Amino acid sequence: MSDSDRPRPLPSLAVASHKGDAGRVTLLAGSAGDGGRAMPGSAVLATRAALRGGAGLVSTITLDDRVWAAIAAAAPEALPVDVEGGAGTVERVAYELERRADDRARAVGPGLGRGQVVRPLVEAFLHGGDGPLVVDADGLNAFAGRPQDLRRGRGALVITPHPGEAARLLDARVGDSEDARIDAARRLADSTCSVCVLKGHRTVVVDGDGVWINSTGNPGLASGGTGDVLTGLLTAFLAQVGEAFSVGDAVRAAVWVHGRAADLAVESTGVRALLASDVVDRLGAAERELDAGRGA
Ligand SMILES: NC(=O)C1=CN([C@@H]2O[C@H](COP(=O)(O)OP(=O)(O)OC[C@H]3O[C@@H](n4cnc5c(N)ncnc54)[C@H](OP(=O)(O)O)[C@@H]3O)[C@@H](O)[C@H]2O)[C@@H](O)CC1
Ligand SMILES: Nc1ncnc2c1ncn2[C@@H]1O[C@H](COP(=O)(O)OP(=O)(O)O)[C@@H](O)[C@H]1O
Repeated sequence: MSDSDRPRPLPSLAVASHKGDAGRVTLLAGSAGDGGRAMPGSAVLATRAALRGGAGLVSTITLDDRVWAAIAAAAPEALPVDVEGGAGTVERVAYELERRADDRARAVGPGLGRGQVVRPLVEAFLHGGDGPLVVDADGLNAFAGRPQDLRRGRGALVITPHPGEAARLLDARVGDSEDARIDAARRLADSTCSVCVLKGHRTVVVDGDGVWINSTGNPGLASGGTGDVLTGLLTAFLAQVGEAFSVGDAVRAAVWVHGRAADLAVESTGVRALLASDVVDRLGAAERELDAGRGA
């Protein structure tokens, strides 16, 4: 695949679809419930992006009342699932995952902080289901220097490090050149048996099909929260994986749409003023452009 390739569009929904057909997804973001700093914004942005990505039902597990309240206020279409933090958090989260056996995709990581509980929380997601799973941000930091521990027994894994997170995983700086970025993404994809999305200008995606370089996006994306948007969108697209739409297809589509939404947004905001929320608001328009590829 060359870097100018536009990703394959998502399958269209049948006219008689119901919300179950569009896919149920579960996210864990915003706090690890360990008394650390809560980051409600990361959970709100990921949740709103998953909704804009077309997931039929978005459940966001929250381990802090402030995160629950922020989602309830900012994303009334979502289902925030209040789970008590503190001792026993991991078991309670594992129980919530077990109850959601019909999830089509899941994500864990944004805004969880650097506490000790983060790694077992991610492990509950790694081993608690067989649908595609996205691990991002602090979910990756919890495996610093040990990327191989992210391997799953069953179910596809997608990891979405920015270069700082990739460097922590690999315990080695990631160079700025395209070759160095491709090499780092390849090493991470190999050691974790995942599809690796190495973010930044010209995001690199490595999967079994090879290397794909994204052509959309602009420096306005270099601002807080835009990675959380990608995580939510990607999870929603992974819920659409089927016979004619692979995990790699979903990843490339999400990365392309995310960047394209930012390109559309800066037409009115300008690059400097771009906010992650503006990207969420343009996801629909960018998805329509991708859909145009199948004449939808
Ligand atoms: N609204 C919210 O709630 C938000 C919540 N958020 C949550 O905050 C948590 C911390 O996440 P974070 O990404 O801000 O911090 P961190 O992981 O320390 O990474 C920065 C380090 O990496 C390095 N680095 C090198 N290259 C880089 C690159 N291209 N892009 C980025 N970084 C690059 C960089 O090195 P530098 O170049 O600055 O020396 C620096 O040392 C996490 O849970 C996240 O989900 C955020 O999403 C924001 C909005
Ligand atoms: N200069 C750039 N050009 C294109 N895309 C960019 C640029 N800088 C950042 N991005 C994109 O913005 C997002 C930033 O994600 P991340 O670093 O995880 O931010 P955050 O942690 O604040 O959410 C990624 O999707 C990345 O590819």
